[in-house]
Amino acid sequence: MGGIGQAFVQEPEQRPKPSTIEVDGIPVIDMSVSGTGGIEKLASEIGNACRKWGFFQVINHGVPLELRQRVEKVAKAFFDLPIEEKRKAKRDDLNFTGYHDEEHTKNVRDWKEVFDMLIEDPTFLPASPDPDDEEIRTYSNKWPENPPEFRETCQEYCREVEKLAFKLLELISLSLGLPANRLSDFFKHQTGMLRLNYYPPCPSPELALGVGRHRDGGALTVLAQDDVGGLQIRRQSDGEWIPIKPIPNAYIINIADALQVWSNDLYVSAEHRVVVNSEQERFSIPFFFFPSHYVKVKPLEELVNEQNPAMYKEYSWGKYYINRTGSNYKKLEAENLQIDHFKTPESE
Ligand SMILES: O=C(O)CCC(=O)C(=O)O
Ligand SMILES: [Fe+2]
Repeated sequence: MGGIGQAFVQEPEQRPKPSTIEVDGIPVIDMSVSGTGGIEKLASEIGNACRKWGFFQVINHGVPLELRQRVEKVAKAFFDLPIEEKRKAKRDDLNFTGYHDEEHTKNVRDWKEVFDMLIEDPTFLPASPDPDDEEIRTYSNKWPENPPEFRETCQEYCREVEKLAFKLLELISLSLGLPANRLSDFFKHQTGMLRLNYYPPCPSPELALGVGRHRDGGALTVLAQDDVGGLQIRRQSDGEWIPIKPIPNAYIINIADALQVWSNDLYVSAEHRVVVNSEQERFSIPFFFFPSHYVKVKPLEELVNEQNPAMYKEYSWGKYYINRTGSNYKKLEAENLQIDHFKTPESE
């Protein structure tokens, strides 16, 4: 199979096609605000992007460039280590943080290695997906010994990107016509994580994917990608896969499932995937912003009325997350839990 294992081979309809389309990409939004009405204008640009694409890029976002460069450097230094060294910080059955090189998306293995860390240490999550099980488990980060500055750099970076995530959450609330802090309380004990993604060159990029098509399960993702490119999103209008052009120092922001539900389908959690190439390695760093485990996710009351009935039934974020985490990393017979499973009859 062209030098890659069978586990990595995508079904023919999922394989990437050489792209010839030249398209206008997702909106690029300048977050520096000036003058009266600046915030409203910014919120409205964000709202439009969330409705049309569920994706946008931001510039002048406030995360120091020097810090981003430092985190990129420790990520590269870590993934350059020998595999035995990386596996010392490996994910295990009790703790899903750390290094992992066997992730599956939709049951096909992804051509990548990852390192996951929790933003809050410790993080509290349900012990099991069983709705009757009230036990809460405490998770802590696993850190590699090398490079020595790994832990401190990643922690510092998490704090800065978290500020940006809260700022975006406020702008998104405003864009929905709600008070800026409407969504903030859902994140008092946020359960999110920072992931370092490493996509090695792939001998058969036409057969495999770095990450198979998926939607992000949390609320919001703040992604740093390097200059190689490979991320593609599925356009709402025609289902075409659109490449997201790397813009130096920008962040890619995407609406994830909980925001689609809170907005009662006004905003979209768009499907995306990553294609790989045979020449260059690629790095990306998503910050996944997730609510507190006890948050019950459902369409916001202010957005529901007789003309706009609730499109989703309520679900517990913690139970949903644990259900998906338990299934995400293994090859399964069935598709893992998706928000579509909570659609109401009114939404049909
Ligand atoms: O590497 C990327 O550009 C995106 C990765 C991604 O979609 C994810 O980790 O959820
Ligand atoms: Fe993603």
